[in-house]
Amino acid sequence: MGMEKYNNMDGKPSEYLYPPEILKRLDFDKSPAKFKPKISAANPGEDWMAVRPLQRSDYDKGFLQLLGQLTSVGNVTRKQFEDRFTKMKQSGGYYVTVIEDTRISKLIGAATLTIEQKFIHNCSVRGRLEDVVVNDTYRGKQLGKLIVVTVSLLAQELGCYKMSLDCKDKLIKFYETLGYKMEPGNSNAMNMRFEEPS
Ligand SMILES: CC(=O)SCCNC(=O)CCNC(=O)[C@H](O)C(C)(C)COP(=O)(O)OP(=O)(O)OC[C@H]1O[C@@H](n2cnc3c(N)ncnc32)[C@H](O)[C@@H]1OP(=O)(O)O
Repeated sequence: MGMEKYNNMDGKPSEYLYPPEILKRLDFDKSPAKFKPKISAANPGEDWMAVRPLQRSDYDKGFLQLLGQLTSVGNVTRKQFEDRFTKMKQSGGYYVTVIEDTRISKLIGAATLTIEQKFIHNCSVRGRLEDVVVNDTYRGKQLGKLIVVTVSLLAQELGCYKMSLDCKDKLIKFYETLGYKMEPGNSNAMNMRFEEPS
């Protein structure tokens, strides 16, 4: 995997969370999502847009501020960010994927696929879709669809037998257009809360 480190514009190497080449292989014709105009992770429709794995240097590209539009993030330092990045990479199974506006070096969309190792279904793997967000000034331009379809196809590519998500009622339609289904009798999300998230 010699592609793990690329050079940024400033010449510094920036490390990817997972190999970026996988994203180029994804076949968007496999998704029921309708894109008008047609776009994909390899060709996001604008030459200033890039769909790629999270990089260690993304602390400086507004990644945490973007997540702040989804939920509370807290005051995460660069060291905390990098330590978490290292742990995610070492443990494997974390596919944090982002869209960058390369004109301004800012992240404008993100979604995470996590992979659970299973004994069931012949030692299969299951995917979970987490932390989907598009910067509010870029919404309504298919980027939500683009990032969700990207990580969903990635789950399929990595051999997951299914991909699951939790969402608010108002987003059910959005996810249905991308191939997710409420399964009658089997679509309840339950939580046990131990503490208020900070
Ligand atoms: C698993 C999870 O992480 S759930 C958490 C989801 N994230 C959030 O709620 C954070 C705040 N919201 C957002 O970041 C964005 O609104 C997103 C990610 C939900 C959608 O991003 P967008 O870039 O606006 O989506 P996109 O332009 O691809 O919209 C696709 C379609 O879904 C519809 N849609 C998008 N957001 C919503 C919404 N909140 N409610 C209802 N419909 C919606 C759009 O109208 C569009 O329909 P169309 O194709 O018929 O025109």
